[in-house]
Amino acid sequence: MQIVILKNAAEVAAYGADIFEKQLNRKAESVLGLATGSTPVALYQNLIEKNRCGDISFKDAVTFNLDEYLGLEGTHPQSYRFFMNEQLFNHVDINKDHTHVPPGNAKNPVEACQEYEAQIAAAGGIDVQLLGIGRNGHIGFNEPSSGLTSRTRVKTLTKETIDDNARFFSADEYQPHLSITMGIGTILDAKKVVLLATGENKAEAVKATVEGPLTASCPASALQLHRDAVIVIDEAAASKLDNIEFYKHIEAENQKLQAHLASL
Ligand SMILES: N[C@@H]1[C@@H](O)[C@H](O)[C@@H](COP(=O)(O)O)O[C@@H]1O
Repeated sequence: MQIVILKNAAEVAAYGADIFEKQLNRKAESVLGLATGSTPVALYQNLIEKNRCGDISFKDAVTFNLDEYLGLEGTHPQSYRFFMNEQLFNHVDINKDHTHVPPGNAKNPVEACQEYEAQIAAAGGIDVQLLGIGRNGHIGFNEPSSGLTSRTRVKTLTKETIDDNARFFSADEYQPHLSITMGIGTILDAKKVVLLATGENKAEAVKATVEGPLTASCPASALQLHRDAVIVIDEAAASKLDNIEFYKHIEAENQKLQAHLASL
């Protein structure tokens, strides 16, 4: 894992956005794996700005979102489809027909999961997958105990996740307890994975992801198996790590190596 520790959430968003900028400029028809939650919002704002300035284009890009609430239509304001339209798709030059979010309104959710996997495969697999992380270490909606090789499927949310996400729903509004989510195996198949985490309330989950054992109890720890996983965190989210100085040292050396390679 590459561990990048930055000063604050704004730097984390900018660093993450640069990875997507490089990817799109290297391959216009990139297949991007996208995420919801509050953490990626600032990264999406960076991408909107880069698109507005002409630094990047989504014209030929294809996207797949990690997850969706089961039981919500894409027009529901708390659905992840609605979120993606509002936070990114409506503001960039992407073809909406090329954007995919698991169908929360699927009549047959089991078949819909298989179909989603088939669509990812038909697109050639995901080039870069963006991830946030739950306080319990979940990625997508892969809650603790999720199989480390799992594929897209229906998952039941933990009480902790439901409570954490309750802030987005009004008191009298139905909040789903089920989701469709890419599996951990689906995520690990992406060529590159970028996990963003900011704030002290993610410090415990980041510690378990980076320095804990590989375990289904912390689904994000599965990224230890990935050959190109980048964990981009701010000082607050890094605060419980044992080896902060070492990670900073590695990253400084990594930057030097990249500069050298670029000069060749
Ligand atoms: N399914 C999403 C996750 O993909 C996201 O990582 C998590 C953390 O969200 P936030 O970034 O708001 O802390 O929330 C939800 O549960």
